[in-house]
Amino acid sequence: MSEIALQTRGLGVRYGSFDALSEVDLAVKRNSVHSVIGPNGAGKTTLFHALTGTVSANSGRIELEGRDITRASDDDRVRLGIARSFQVTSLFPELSLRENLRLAAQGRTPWQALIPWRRAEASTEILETADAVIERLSLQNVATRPAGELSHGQQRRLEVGMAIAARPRVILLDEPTSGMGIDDIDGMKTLIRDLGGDHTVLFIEHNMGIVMNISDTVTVMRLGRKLVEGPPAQVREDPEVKRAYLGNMITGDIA
Ligand SMILES: Nc1ncnc2c1ncn2[C@@H]1O[C@H](COP(=O)(O)OP(=O)(O)OP(=O)(O)O)[C@@H](O)[C@H]1O
Repeated sequence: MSEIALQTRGLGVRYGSFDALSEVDLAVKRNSVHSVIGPNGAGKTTLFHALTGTVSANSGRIELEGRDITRASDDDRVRLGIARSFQVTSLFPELSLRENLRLAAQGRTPWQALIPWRRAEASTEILETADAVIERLSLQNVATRPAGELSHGQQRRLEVGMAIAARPRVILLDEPTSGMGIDDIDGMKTLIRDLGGDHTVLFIEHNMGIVMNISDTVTVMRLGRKLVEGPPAQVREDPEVKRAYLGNMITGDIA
């Protein structure tokens, strides 16, 4: 099996006559943390939309574990294993954190819920998955609390947990730390870094400290094109990258 989980080749997306993405070659290694950075309007969100099937590619290819998914619908891509982090608004606020995760875990195997004689077995497996995710999120102490009563930081971690519970091949996180306070940022940073051990995570992030600290690979975009891709230390020193940020310091420790 190739070590690349998700790959694009020559990917292009147009909005009318505007090229929002051009010739993007991206290679996301299995079980790694891969970040996408770039100034406003660089095409990061459009890239995510193209990967999840929210917008169609006008040129190029997208491959998941070597399989061409360029023309697959967004629903099919979820089934094939691309998970985009849920938004806080898609959590069920009345249900406990554990129940939310149980539903997310069930989403991947709806047939199990429909077959009566498999129900007990399926629910044990699903509960085990939910509990493993709770541990991973370090939210054991609030597992039975309604999702709507969790703190903002806990809800954001639960969003990531909902994606993990579906046991995807690749997890896409769109600015997972935006709007967070410093304590919550630390929790999210630890969670994402830890996920990279056995999950493939692709995330858009503006916080350079996090990007430089927890990424195995960084892709820098500008004006719809990939500028540079490589490990944090290499990217940070790249003259093109420094120019793209127009003198804005790319700060942050490198782990
Ligand atoms: N639906 C659309 N129709 C036309 N142009 C669009 C559309 N969505 C985005 N764009 C344009 O495409 C370009 C890339 O936008 P995109 O949102 O992908 O950038 P981004 O890197 O995610 O930016 P930010 O960091 O500000 O979120 C921008 O110039 C934007 O104005």
